[in-house]
Formats: sequence, C-alpha cells, structure tokens
Amino acid sequence: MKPETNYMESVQAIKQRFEIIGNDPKLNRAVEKAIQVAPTDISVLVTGESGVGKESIPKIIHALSHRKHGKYIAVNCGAIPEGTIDSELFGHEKGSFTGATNTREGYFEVADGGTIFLDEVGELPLTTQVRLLRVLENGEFIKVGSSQVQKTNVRIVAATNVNMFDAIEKGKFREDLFYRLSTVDIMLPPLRERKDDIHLLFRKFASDFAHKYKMPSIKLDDSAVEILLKYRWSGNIRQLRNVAEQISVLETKREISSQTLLSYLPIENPNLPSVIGTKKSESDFSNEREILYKVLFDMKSDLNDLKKLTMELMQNGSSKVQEANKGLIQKIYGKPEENAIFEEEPRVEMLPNQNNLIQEAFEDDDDQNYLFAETVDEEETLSLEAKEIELIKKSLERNKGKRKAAADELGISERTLYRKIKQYDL
Ligand SMILES: Nc1ncnc2c1ncn2[C@@H]1O[C@H](COP(=O)(O)OP(=O)(O)OP(=O)(O)O)[C@@H](O)[C@H]1O
Repeated sequence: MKPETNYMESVQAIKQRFEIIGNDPKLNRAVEKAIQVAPTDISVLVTGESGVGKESIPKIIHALSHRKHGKYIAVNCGAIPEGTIDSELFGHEKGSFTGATNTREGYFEVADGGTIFLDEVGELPLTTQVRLLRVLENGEFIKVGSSQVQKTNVRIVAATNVNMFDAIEKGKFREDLFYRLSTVDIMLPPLRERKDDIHLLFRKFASDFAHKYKMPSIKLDDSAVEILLKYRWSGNIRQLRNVAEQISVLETKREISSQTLLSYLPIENPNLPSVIGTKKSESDFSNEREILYKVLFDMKSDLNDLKKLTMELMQNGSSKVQEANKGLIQKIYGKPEENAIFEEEPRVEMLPNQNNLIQEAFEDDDDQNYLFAETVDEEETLSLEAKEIELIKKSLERNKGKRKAAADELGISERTLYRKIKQYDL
C-alpha cells in the first residue's frame, strides 16, 4: 500500500474519532499535519477565522502524543479578565492580592506532563506574554506574589483568529513569542472556501438536532441549498450549526425553502439592491434569486420604517402619530381592516441573530467579492447597538451570568461576548 494511502486512511479515522465532518483538501491537510506533529513536542499555532473548528486540532495532538495520559487544559485567553490571567495561568501565593485567601496552582502547574491549549492567544496581555515566553524557553514560571522559580513540562498548542502580523506591527504581540509559538502553523479554511462541505455539515447538524429534539429531520429544497452555498458564513461552522438548530426547532414544515432559510440568515446591507443592481449584468443570478433579494430588501426597508415609527410612537404618544403616519402604517401593516396592528408581531421581529446584524454578507458569484455592509447610517447603528446590548444583557440574565452558556445561546464565541461586555461596559 502506498504511504499516501495510509495517511489518508489515518486522516479519515481521526476525523471520525473526533467527529470532524468534511472532506475539503485543506481540512484534510490540517488534520494530517496535526497527526504528523503529535508525537513531537513542537509548538503549534492553529490559525483560522472564528468558528472554523480550531479546537479539534489541539485535542488530536494531545490524544496522539506521549502526553495523552497527562492533563489537557483548554484556556480561552480572551475570556479571562486581564487582572486575573497571570494568576489563572501561573497560580498565586496566599495574600498576593486582595481576595487571594489561599495559595493557588495555575494551569501550567496543574498540566505538568500534559498539554495546554491557549485559545485566542493574541488576546494575552504583554506582561503575560513575557511569562509565557519564559515557560516556552526553559519551562520556568513564577507564581504571582512569589519569588520562587518553578519548573513545568507542558506542551503548548495555541490558536488565533486574528492576524498575528498585524498584532506584532501594532506592538500588541511579541514577535519572539510568536515565532516560539508557531514552529508549525496549522491553518483551517473558512467555511465559504469549503463549498463541498457546507451542505454535508448542514445535513449532519440537521440529523443531530432531529435526534436531539425527537422530530423528523429538516431538509433543504434545491433553491435553499443554493442560498446555503452562496452565503458568506462569517461565523463559519458555529453559525451554520446555530442556523440548523434554530430552523430545526422553530419551523413546523420539514422541507425548507430558500425564503425560510433566508429569514434565518442575518441580512443587513441597506445598499444591497444597488450593489446587486451593478452586478446584475455580470452575474448569472436566476430570476428566483433576484426576487429573493428584492424580498429581502423590502423587508429591510420595512424594518427601517418600523424603527422610525416606533421611535416616534415612543416620543410623541400613539394616537397623534398614528394619524400622522397613516400611509406608513398602511404600507407596513396593510389596511386597518386586514389586521390588528398591535395584536400581531411584525414579521421582521422574528429574524434571528439580530446581534450579528451589521457584519454578515452574501457572497457574490465572483469568489473574491462579498457584498459587505459597510455604510450604515448612525441612527441605525445606534439602534442596532441598543438591540445588541439588550440581547446580551437578557442572555446573561437568563444564563445567570454564565458567559459560555450566553455565548452559545447568542451564537457567538466566548471571546466575542467578552469583548462586547467590555465594549459596552456591561
Ligand atoms: N468539521 C467539523 N465538523 C463538525 N463540527 C464542527 C467542525 N468544525 C467545527 N465544528 C463545530 O463548530 C463549532 C465551532 O468550532 P470551534 O469552537 O472549534 O471553533 P473555533 O475555530 O475554535 O472558534 P473560536 O476562534 O471562536 O474559538 C463547534 O460546535 C464544533 O463542534
């Protein structure tokens, strides 16, 4: 048997063992590299956008290494507050700061003989980077508040979804540490570059959720599959999984049309029709897709109108505003006799993932061009921010302050949630 056949066999077996779905050549290469470096103690840096599945790589490396009986600790560097990260990683002495009532072992002490996965390593403060460099160079560290040097034998696998060269350029990350961490670089491609895997992953998630929620599996019709493949998936596999779960739970019909799928995909480009308009002659969009974009644009503009109306209602009291906005109310809600305005939720309210409203985009036919939402007027940005803050607050409340659970519920990474908490001072 040829050696490459052997490799492919082990790649397939490892993917099965770690429940990694997909057959993209770049994904296979990443898994293959993980298998190759596992028996060594080489430091590995896993790179790729948020949600591409970076967490599987350090697990593979640990499980196939001589450290497999030692501890494996995954640390999300972006989710730990700057003030406590040194203590978490390296431990502290009793009385070294207010609240340090006992001596505590840090992860580097606990994981002696094992592997530490440093996720979002680019988020480490510079002072922590100095300590980490020392561990990498000679296995030495000092607890916070101590002067005693301790030794540890830990393999480090790090991951990042930020461009480390930018971080180095901006003085946020030490160049020497970067090179120590990235002896081998394992890159995971974004989902939109794994076209053949998108539907496969969706089907797997649909079947998992059907099993979990004890209902028949959802199935996309052809037009929905087309949308699935065209979408940009900025949140990658995490976002795809989230969408599959929401549709599985919320839709009563099991055959999913493109319209239904689209209602679960964040659309937030106020300029969408004009961009599409300019691309129309170059692209091979079918009539159906153009109609769908039109529907989406109409929904978006209805949403904007609704926001304005709601704002006025809140500011001026309802009867005056209803009178003054008869036309608009009719446009959004239909004729008065056809419905009861305030009895029914407007359809746009049902759009999921409103927290991601600004950044998502659809992929254009040209692989390199995506239709980004770059210009959003200030009023809209502010109201989106308010919505985002409200969603985050509610989710944190619901999950009793547990960030991981809240991040999962919101369909964002813990690190992103942590950033937003900091950004909005929540
Ligand atoms: N190939 C895959 N097959 C099945 N599920 C996958 C695959 N890749 C990722 N997932 C799932 O997608 C989700 C996100 O993966 P993961 O947390 O590893 O992403 P990440 O790249 O580490 O993201 P972040 O940078 O935000 O931490 C997880 O639920 C994971 O199980």
